[in-house]
Amino acid sequence: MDYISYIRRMDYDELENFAEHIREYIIDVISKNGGHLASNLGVVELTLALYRVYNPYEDFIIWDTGHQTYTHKLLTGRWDLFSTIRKFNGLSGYTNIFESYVDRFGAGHVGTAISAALGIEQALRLNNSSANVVVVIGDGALTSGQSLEALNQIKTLNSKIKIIINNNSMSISKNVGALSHLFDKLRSSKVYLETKKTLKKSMSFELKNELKRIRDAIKVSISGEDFFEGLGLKHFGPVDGHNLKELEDELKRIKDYDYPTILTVNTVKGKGFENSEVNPESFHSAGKFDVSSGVFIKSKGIISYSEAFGKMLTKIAEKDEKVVAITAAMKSGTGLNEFAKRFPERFFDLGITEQMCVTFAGGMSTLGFKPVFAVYSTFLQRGFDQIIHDIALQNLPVIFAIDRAGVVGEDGPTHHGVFDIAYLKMIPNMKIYAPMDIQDLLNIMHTVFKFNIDGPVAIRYPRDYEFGKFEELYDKIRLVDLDKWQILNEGKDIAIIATGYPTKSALSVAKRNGWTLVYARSVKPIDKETLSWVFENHEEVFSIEEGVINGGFGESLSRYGKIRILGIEDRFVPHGSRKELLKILMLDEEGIENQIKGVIERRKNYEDSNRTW
Ligand SMILES: Cc1ncc(C[n+]2csc(CCOP(=O)(O)OP(=O)(O)O)c2C)c(N)n1
Ligand SMILES: CC(=O)[C@@H](O)[C@H](O)COP(=O)(O)O
Ligand SMILES: [Mg+2]
Repeated sequence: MDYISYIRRMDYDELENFAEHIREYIIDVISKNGGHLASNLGVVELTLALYRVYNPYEDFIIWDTGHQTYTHKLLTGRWDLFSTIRKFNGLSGYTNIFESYVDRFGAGHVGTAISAALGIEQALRLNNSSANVVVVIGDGALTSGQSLEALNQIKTLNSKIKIIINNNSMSISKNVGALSHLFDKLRSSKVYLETKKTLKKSMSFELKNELKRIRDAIKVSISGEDFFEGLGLKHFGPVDGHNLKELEDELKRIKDYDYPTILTVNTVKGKGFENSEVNPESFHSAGKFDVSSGVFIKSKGIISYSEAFGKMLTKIAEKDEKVVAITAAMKSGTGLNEFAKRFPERFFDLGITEQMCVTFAGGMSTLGFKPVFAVYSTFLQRGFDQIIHDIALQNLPVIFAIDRAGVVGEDGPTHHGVFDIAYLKMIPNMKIYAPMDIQDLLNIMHTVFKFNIDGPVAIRYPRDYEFGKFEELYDKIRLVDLDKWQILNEGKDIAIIATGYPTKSALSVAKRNGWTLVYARSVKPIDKETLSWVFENHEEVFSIEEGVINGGFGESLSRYGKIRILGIEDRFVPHGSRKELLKILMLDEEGIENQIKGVIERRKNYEDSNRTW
C-alpha cells in the first residue's frame, strides 16, 4: 500500500486518527520487541506532515541517528513487516540503505545526518538534480561535534538544505550544554506560540507579518544574534510538533525558500503513552513492557555488568576523592545514575562528545585526578585519535570503562562493540582487561584503583547480566594479579586461551573434554610465560574472544606460536538477540565445542589420509 498518497488525501481529522493508529501500532510492537519508543512517539505527526509536503521517494530525507524512524518505515512500505523490527532477520531499528532505498543514509550513531546531507546535495547538484534535501535531527544530536562541524560549512557550500530540529529538550537523559539552554529558551517562547494561537483564525497578511516580527524579536532578545542565522541559515519556528496543520503550513513555507533553513519543532518525547511521557528516559531504549501498566518485563534477581560497574565505582569514589566519572550522554546506560547522585561535583555529563570526553579526561588526569570515562565500545570509536594523541602518547592514567563490548543484540551492526580490542591493542602504553564475569570486573576495578595506575587502562565488558546481588559480589572482591593469566583447568593435548565473556562457556567445554583452559584477563599485556607453557605442552592451541579476529587478541598471540583463532570473522554482524548472535557466531558453548572438535576431526582425517598414501 502506498501510504504517501493515502495520507495526502486525508483531511486533518482523518490524519489525527491515523496518527493515533500509528501510535497504537508502535506501542504494541515495541512492548513485545523492545526499542526506541519515546523518540518515535514524539515524531508521528512530524513524519506525517513531512511526507505530505516532501516525497521521500523523490526527495532526500536524512534522519539523524535513525532511531526515530518507525513512522517513516511504516509509511514507506514496511507496515506489514513492522512486527519484525529489531528481531533477527527482521527490520532494522535504524535507517539502513540495504533495507530500503528511501533510507537514504544509514545511521545508528548520532550526528552524521547534516554531513551526509551536504554531501548528497553536492552530488545532486553535479548530477543536475533538483531533489530537495531535508535533515531531521534531535536537539541532542545537534549538539554533537560532527553536527556542529557540518553546520559550519553550510554557508561555504552554498547549501540550500532544510534542517528540522526535533526539539524535545531531551537527549537520552536531559540534554546538556549551552546549546541545550538555547533550545529550551526557543522552546518556551510561549509569548509567540500563544499570541499565534489566539490570533491565527482572524489573521490578516499584515498581522501575520507582525507576528513574524515579534517572533524574530523574541529569538534575538533571548539569544543575542540568532545562533543559526549567524551560521547563514534562516531560522523559523518554534512550531507545535503535534499540530499537523501548523507543521504542514510551516514545512510548506520553508520548502520553496532558496536558502538554507532551520525549523525548530517542539515535540514531547514519549507523546501519547502516559508512562513514556512521564519517564522518557526509561522509554528511550525500552525493553519489553506491559502496555496496560507500563511496567517493564524483567527477570528478577539479576544484575547487569553496567549496574555492577556503577555501584563499584561509587564505592571506590567514597574512599578516593580523586575518582571522577565522565559520560558522553550515556549516564543511565553506563550505570552511572547512583554515582551522579552521590557525587554531583565529580560527575561530568559532557553530552554527545566522545572525542571531547577522552581529552577532557586526559586534562583532569594531569592534575592527579583519576578519571573514568564510561563509554559504549561502539561510541569510543569516535575518540580513537584522542586516545592515541592525547592519552597514550603522554601515558596519562585514564580509565576507559568500555561497556557494550562484544555483540550488543537488537541494535545491530552500528552498535556492536566488536572492534575495541583491535583498535586499542595496537596503541603503545595501553593496557586492556576483559573480565570473564561480573565478580572479576569488580576485582579488576578494585585492583586498578588500589595500585595507582601509571598509564591508560581499558576494561571491556558486555551488555549482559548475571543472577545475583551486588552486595554478595562486593563481599567477595579480592586483589588480582592483573597481568598474570590463570590456568582454570589443566588438561592435555588441547588448550584454549579465552578472554572476556566467552571464558565461562569455554571453561565448561574444556572441563567436559579434558582440555586446558587459560583465562586471559589481560588482553594486553600478554602473559608470555604462561603462553610459552601453553605452546610447549599442547598439540593444538585455540584462542577465543568476542571481537573481530582481524587485529584482535588471538592474532597478537599468533606471533608466538601456532594458534587457531575463534572470534568474529571479517564481516558485520546483523541484529538479533545476543543469544542468537553468539550462536550464529559459534561463540556460545555449543559453537565453541563444535569449532574445536571440527578442527581436531579435520586434522585427524588429514593425518589418516596421509598415512594411507
Ligand atoms: C556517537 C553516539 N553517541 C551516543 C549515542 C547514544 N544516543 C543515541 S540517541 C541519543 C540521544 C539523542 O537525542 P536526540 O537527538 O535529541 O534524539 P531524541 O531521542 O530526543 O529524539 C544518544 C546519546 C549514539 N547513538 N551515538
Ligand atoms: C540510539 C542509541 O544509540 C541508543 O539509544 C542505544 O540504542 C542504547 O542502547 P542500550 O539499550 O544498550 O543502552
Ligand atoms: Mg531530543
